[in-house]
Amino acid sequence: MSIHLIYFSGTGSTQEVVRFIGKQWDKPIQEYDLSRTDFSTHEFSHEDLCIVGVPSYGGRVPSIAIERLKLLKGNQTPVILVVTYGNRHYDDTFIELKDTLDELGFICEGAMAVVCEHSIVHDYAKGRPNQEDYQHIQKLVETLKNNLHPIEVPGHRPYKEFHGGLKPKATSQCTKCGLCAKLCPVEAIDCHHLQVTDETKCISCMRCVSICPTHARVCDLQQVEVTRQKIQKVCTLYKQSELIGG
Ligand SMILES: Cc1cc2nc3c(=O)[nH]c(=O)nc-3n(C[C@H](O)[C@H](O)[C@H](O)COP(=O)(O)O)c2cc1C
Repeated sequence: MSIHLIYFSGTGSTQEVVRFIGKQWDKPIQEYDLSRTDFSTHEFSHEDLCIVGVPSYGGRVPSIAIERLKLLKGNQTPVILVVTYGNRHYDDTFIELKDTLDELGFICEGAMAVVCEHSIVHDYAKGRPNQEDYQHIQKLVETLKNNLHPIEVPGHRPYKEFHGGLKPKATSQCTKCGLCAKLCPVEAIDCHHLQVTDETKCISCMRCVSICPTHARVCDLQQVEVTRQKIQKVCTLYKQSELIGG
């Protein structure tokens, strides 16, 4: 049996968490990065185990992740869902992800919600998952490994609406190195006009903000502050990563 890690990760938390979870099986691992623009088709057998990880964006699966997941085909392939979120809530992310994978021939046999530092409002869940979280996640994975079976997951249909988030802009610190254009999951930054972000393409994943070597891509600070205040109450309550469904 091989473990197949399939993930979308704007700023790296989901990738790190999914890799940690995958390692707990001690089996050969293959990775498929849904944030790559050259993501292509793959087919899996019922003997494979897939671990699909996404961050929650507005309580939904990032739309580009859904689009690229549709290039996959399962054959009664067991799948574990991993949703990372910034300590607010995951709302309909699990049900949207499961509905999508069901359609593609996968069988959802486990699910886990993992609290990670909020990739827009970094004060929330700062530094998480930390060492303590990883010890907890390791225990959750042990439970999951011994108990894989078809599950239902929480959420509502129709899914919560998400109309997009903050769009980062370039500042005068930009050295025109082009890394942001190269790594943008949706080609929203033109490599010949690095100062300009195509806001119709940008999915607010914060990849460009997190990877810029000179910290030249930033969100409007006032808008971040508005978001921070809007979700403050729910985000400052301590939450633990958890197994989902039954
Ligand atoms: C556009 C956007 C929307 C987000 N929406 C939510 C949300 O609805 N609930 C929540 O708890 N966290 C939310 N977050 C925080 C991310 O889900 C969280 O930081 C996640 O771990 C980021 O994963 P990544 O590092 O793999 O991109 C959002 C982040 C972004 C960029």
